[in-house]
Amino acid sequence: MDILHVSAECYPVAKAGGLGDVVGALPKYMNALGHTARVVMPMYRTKFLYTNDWDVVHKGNTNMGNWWFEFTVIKEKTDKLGFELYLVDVNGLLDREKVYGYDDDTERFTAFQICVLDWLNSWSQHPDIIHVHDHQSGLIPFMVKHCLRYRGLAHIKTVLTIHNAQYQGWMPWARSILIPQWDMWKWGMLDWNNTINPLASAIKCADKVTTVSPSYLDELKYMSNGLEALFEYEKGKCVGILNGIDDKHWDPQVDEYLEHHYSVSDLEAGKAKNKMLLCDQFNLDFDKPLIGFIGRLVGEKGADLLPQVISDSFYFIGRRMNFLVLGSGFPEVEAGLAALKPLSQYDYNVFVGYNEGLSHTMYAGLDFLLMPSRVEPCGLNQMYSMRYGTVPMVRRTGGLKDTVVDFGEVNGYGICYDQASIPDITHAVWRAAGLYHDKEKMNLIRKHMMTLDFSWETSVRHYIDVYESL
Ligand SMILES: Nc1ncnc2c1ncn2[C@@H]1O[C@H](COP(=O)(O)OP(=O)(O)O[C@H]2O[C@H](CO)[C@@H](O)[C@H](O)[C@H]2O)[C@@H](O)[C@H]1O
Repeated sequence: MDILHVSAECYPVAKAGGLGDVVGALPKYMNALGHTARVVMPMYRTKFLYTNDWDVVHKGNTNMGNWWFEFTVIKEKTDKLGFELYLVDVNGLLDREKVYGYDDDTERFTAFQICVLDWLNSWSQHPDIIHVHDHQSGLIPFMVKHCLRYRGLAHIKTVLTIHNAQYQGWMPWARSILIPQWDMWKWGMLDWNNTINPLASAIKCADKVTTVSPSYLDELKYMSNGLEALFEYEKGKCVGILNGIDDKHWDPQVDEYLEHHYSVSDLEAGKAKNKMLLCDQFNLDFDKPLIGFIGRLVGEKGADLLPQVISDSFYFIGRRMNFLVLGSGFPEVEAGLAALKPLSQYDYNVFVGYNEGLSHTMYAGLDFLLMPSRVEPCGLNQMYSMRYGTVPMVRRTGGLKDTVVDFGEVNGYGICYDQASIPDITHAVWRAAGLYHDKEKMNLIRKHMMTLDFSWETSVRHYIDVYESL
């Protein structure tokens, strides 16, 4: 099979969250099975761009509404990522430092999708599947089916993977002029609640829709930021496939970000060395359990609850544990976490920002990883933490429910709770503090987790089944 992934992120080229991790790994594992999977994404101004060599493979002229522009497609010369990587350059529009967060993101990602399809128009042999990810490439299934200038691509099957249905890329109908000329009577395939909704459009137009865990697919039918009825209606073509992790990259024995490597056989000593690094850097107490949080500081992740959970834990449970938070997001959450810093008694710290290296040291050095998510389509952090012998403390939702079993259950290994509420999370902190002091149990759990299989090998076969069904 010949598959073209279209995505806004791909690790290590550009990553803002879990989408980057998945698109950076999945194609590699598809190729290992003998398929040809490629990735095309916007050309941002990232380190990867400047430190690698590129060939120009296409130059084109196109238009978005009444704006005519030139674009270039470049390819990384060596295929070092395990797949062919293509970047679309639109001068001044895509070549920015960040992936998202600009006022003209609608124009940026619409232009990107137009360029991808214009470029595909020039291919002599088309891919079997165009696999789009989230709303930033969500107009493509509509465009290949209904835009006049892409008629030659209409036979290509399209698959949408939803990594996060909270963000849908809404654009007012006044912007419909951005989309290349299309059959007007198909307007309903773009619309949801009187707005152009690229994610809803992709759900309607793609031949298959996947979500990144089976439980998330169930949840979307009653909680999907306005798309509940659509998920119910389209359920026949939807399938939940649990993400894997790139266990060659996320491996505490070889992780390039770790100063101290370790495996199942020396995990206690290895984790202790990494914990010591964190405790030195962040003024924490090595003898107490270290509970961490890594991620976007937004409501979806339950990050707004963290300041109160931390204060309540110290107040009700006692200063029996450390907390270390890494993340950035809502200013009020960042401020709430920063406000706790002066109150630390060598048991709390926060790093506001994005730091890939620190996140790896945390997966290795933490004792527990807290994930009080309100919504978690799959969640990669809990799988990374388990691979590094760190006990996840998760709310039972979406992919967290599918991957973590409470240590109180048969063969369990994590700490689970039902509500993203301060009492439930604080209770989980209390359980973690207790578990930490049962050294024997703690080590058994760590060993068990490190041998669990969350690799892509299994998940990737489910994707191939989806393609083959088309
Ligand atoms: N401040 C920071 N510094 C360093 N690293 C940071 C960081 N903040 C986050 N990260 C990293 O970003 C990734 C986050 O992955 P998630 O799956 O938790 O989140 P996200 O919500 O972005 O992804 C969405 O897509 C993925 C992929 O499908 C789903 O798993 C998920 O549920 C869904 O919400 C991890 O690799 C994590 O270590």
